[in-house]
Amino acid sequence: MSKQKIVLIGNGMAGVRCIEEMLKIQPNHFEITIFGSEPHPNYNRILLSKVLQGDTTIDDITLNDWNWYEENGIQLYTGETVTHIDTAKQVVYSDKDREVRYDQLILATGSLPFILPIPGVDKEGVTGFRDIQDCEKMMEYSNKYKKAAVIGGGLLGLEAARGLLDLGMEVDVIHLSDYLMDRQLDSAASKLLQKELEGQGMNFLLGKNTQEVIGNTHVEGLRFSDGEEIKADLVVMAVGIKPHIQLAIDSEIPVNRGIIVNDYMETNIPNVYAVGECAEHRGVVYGLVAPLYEQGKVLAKRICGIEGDPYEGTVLSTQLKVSGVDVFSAGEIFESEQTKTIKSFNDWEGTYKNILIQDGKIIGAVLFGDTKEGNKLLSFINKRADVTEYLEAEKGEEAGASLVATMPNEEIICGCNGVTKGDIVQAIESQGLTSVEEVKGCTSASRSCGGCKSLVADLLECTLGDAFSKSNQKEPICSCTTLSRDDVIAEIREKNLTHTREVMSVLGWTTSEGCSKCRPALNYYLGMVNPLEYKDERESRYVNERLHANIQKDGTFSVVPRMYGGVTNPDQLRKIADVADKYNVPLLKVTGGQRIDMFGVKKEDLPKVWADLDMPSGYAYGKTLRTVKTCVGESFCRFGTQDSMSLGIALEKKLERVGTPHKFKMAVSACPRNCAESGIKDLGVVGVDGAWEIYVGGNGGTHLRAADLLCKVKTSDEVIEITGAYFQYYRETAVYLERTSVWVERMGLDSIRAVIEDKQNRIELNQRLDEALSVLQDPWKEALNSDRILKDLYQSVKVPAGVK
Ligand SMILES: Cc1cc2nc3c(=O)[nH]c(=O)nc-3n(C[C@H](O)[C@H](O)[C@H](O)COP(=O)(O)OP(=O)(O)OC[C@H]3O[C@@H](n4cnc5c(N)ncnc54)[C@H](O)[C@@H]3O)c2cc1C
Ligand SMILES: NC(=O)c1ccc[n+]([C@@H]2O[C@H](COP(=O)([O-])OP(=O)(O)OC[C@H]3O[C@@H](n4cnc5c(N)ncnc54)[C@H](O)[C@@H]3O)[C@@H](O)[C@H]2O)c1
Ligand code: SF4
Ligand code: FES
Repeated sequence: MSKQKIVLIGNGMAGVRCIEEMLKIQPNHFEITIFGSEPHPNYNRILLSKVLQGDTTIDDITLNDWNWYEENGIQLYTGETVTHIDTAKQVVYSDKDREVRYDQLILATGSLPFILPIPGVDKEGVTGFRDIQDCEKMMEYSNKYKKAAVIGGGLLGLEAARGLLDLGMEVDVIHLSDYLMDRQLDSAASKLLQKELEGQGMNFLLGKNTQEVIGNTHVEGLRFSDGEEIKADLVVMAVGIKPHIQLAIDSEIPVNRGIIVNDYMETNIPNVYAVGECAEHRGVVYGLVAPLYEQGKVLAKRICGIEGDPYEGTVLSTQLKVSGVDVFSAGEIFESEQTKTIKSFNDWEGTYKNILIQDGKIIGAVLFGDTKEGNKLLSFINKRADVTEYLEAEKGEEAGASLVATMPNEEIICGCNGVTKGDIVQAIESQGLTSVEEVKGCTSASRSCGGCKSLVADLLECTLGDAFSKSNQKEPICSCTTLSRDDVIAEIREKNLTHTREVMSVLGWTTSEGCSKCRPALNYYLGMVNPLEYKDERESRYVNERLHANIQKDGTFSVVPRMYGGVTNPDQLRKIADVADKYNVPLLKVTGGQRIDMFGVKKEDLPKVWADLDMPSGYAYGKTLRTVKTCVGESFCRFGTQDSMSLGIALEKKLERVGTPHKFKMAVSACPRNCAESGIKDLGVVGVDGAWEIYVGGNGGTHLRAADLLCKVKTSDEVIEITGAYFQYYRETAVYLERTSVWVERMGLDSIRAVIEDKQNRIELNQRLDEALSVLQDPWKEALNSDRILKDLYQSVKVPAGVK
């Protein structure tokens, strides 16, 4: 029997999910062609917010890579747009003059960002936030410009604003209403959200109507209807979306706001269907993936000729993806004369809950600050549960039962993918799954926004009991492989692999070159496993590490020489001052790690600056020990009983240069007043009466974490020995790019302590560390001594005679 010809227009989340569902039902039944205007394979659009916020990379958000299309015999045309459909002849035509005949046609053309129809929107520097190109544009602008304005304080606008702040821009959010996320939150939650985001650095202009984008060819600012103006170098429009339906209109497929479909996603043209944001079902056009995936499932069954339930619409729930802010909303959110509420507000903890009830049934909910209950409430809303059922469930939790344990099997765990507790438990039990990644592979739970990952982990724990270990979760190191960090390291050791390319080829990477996530990680793992023989692959490193200086937004570099323990002397200061004068360094800044940062150095001047300074590199750019901050201690301070500076200097001299999974910061304070801030460092030492306390896993950055007490010892030698062992244990067991604050939580402080407490372990860890340290030299000196490095990286810089 000849295969049915399926054409999908739109290589996005909804359409491709529908194809996946079809392939699950009838794997060898179709000849599939997919057209996508974007030049990429299908990717997770939702995670663009996380890319902008620096939590993931574009390489890592691919949902189905090129191989997937090939393996499933799908003909994919990317960067190609369908321009016309002849529904009588059943043929589609593309902008590359291609004609493809279909038996069944799926339209999944998604949406376009809504661009306000005001003067000046065509100026350079105005963008929507919809695809990879928009995301890259914003990242590029953040390198050149300072001020961003985001129009629209909805989900998209706030996620974009958070990303732009993370990229170092100043951000104004302009919103039409007086309340942020006015479509998803009540006024109380909205005000709490505003306060929280203001604390993160966002500036809000509420109740503002933008009238014009001002500037010449490039945007310079915005003018509002009240006459006020603000400055902006980048304007992001996030005021909603409009279904992408021009193709349907041109091809005479009936539309209203979207392409009109019935409960089986059929248009009224034979063999033509629509799913996703371009479709209008019972008068509703959806803009979140959960309903689109439900639609895809219904349509897949229809095309496969299987009797299935109709699509009857979806109760929407949303969650904002901004770190440090938990907001959830579902169903009806506005109170009326017919509604009653269960409301609670905890000012101290910053939590708010408002559950809306009508005729004794739960119809909507808004949560702020603590959203753990979100999915449970969504299930109650979906089935219009009686409020007494909710109150009973709450009592169970108060009695100590875990949230997932008390959930009924039909409760949704993953809202995006419609996966219930029962589905996941069944998959865990029948297929022996032990990790969140495996559950994701089998059930799709956590495959979209990732907001349900912790619930999936809880469910694994509750189903497997002691057999489940949170610290043993296997995540592939990137989308080029299914192997986890542990698998890869075990294979490197067992097969004696020595190059990144060799690892990729022997371990069956799906890409021959790897990606920006796995290349630096493999380079680190190979060096860690075999420090004496491995030759560091410079090209696998991030740009700052390749050039041994931090690139700045204007393309110049910053140079930070080492100042052990934050201690300096007139000779060093004189040299820095002379170099700053000679190379016109525009800014000298004392860093938080107690040394001096020279900003604005041109790339070609870097080697000359290093030569003139003749000081070791401070590795301010590296995944390695950065600084050991010290307090003045017993030398001068009247409270100090120990020599914090000498200990800090000794630690810095011992550990400098060797690579770690992520940057590593230390501090030594000579008394509990803690002037060197030892409590927020990767490893911090605090002097107490006749002893030193060692704290670990602290972090003073975005995710603030107080360090935990690892142990208390008597002498500085013991501190050095324990620190060496701890440092090496982190090197050997952490995932590349995992800060110690995350590592400590993943491994568990007790298990780390058990390793470090063992004397033999400490000796062996320090021996392996010493081995790794033995082959390292100062990278600035190394560059100055190599004509090839100077030529390749710094464009044949002439270094003054006599400095090599
Ligand atoms: C930054 C961001 C964050 C988001 N976060 C969330 C979230 O947390 N949770 C959530 O549920 N939703 C979120 N969304 C919304 C979610 O991404 C969309 O609902 C979903 O991607 C829509 O899927 P779709 O397949 O209908 O459309 P799309 O994913 O837009 O795919 C449509 C594709 O069709 C292509 N196309 C259009 N016309 C043609 C043509 N004529 N020929 C060929 N190709 C064509 C387009 O180029 C596009 O690639 C977010 C969206 C964005 C932009
Ligand atoms: N976390 C998530 O679930 C998430 C994240 C990002 C995007 N999305 C989806 O992407 C789509 C687009 O998101 P969105 O936030 O643009 O849409 P939206 O419709 O949810 O919000 C747009 C906001 O812009 C405001 N607005 C309208 N006109 C304005 C004007 N002239 N000036 C200032 N503000 C104005 C509206 O009041 C509204 O709150 C939606 O479907 C959304 O659900 C979801
Ligand atoms: S931490 Fe204690 S010893 Fe060190 S400077 Fe502060 S007060 Fe003095
Ligand atoms: S809730 Fe979004 S992936 Fe599960």
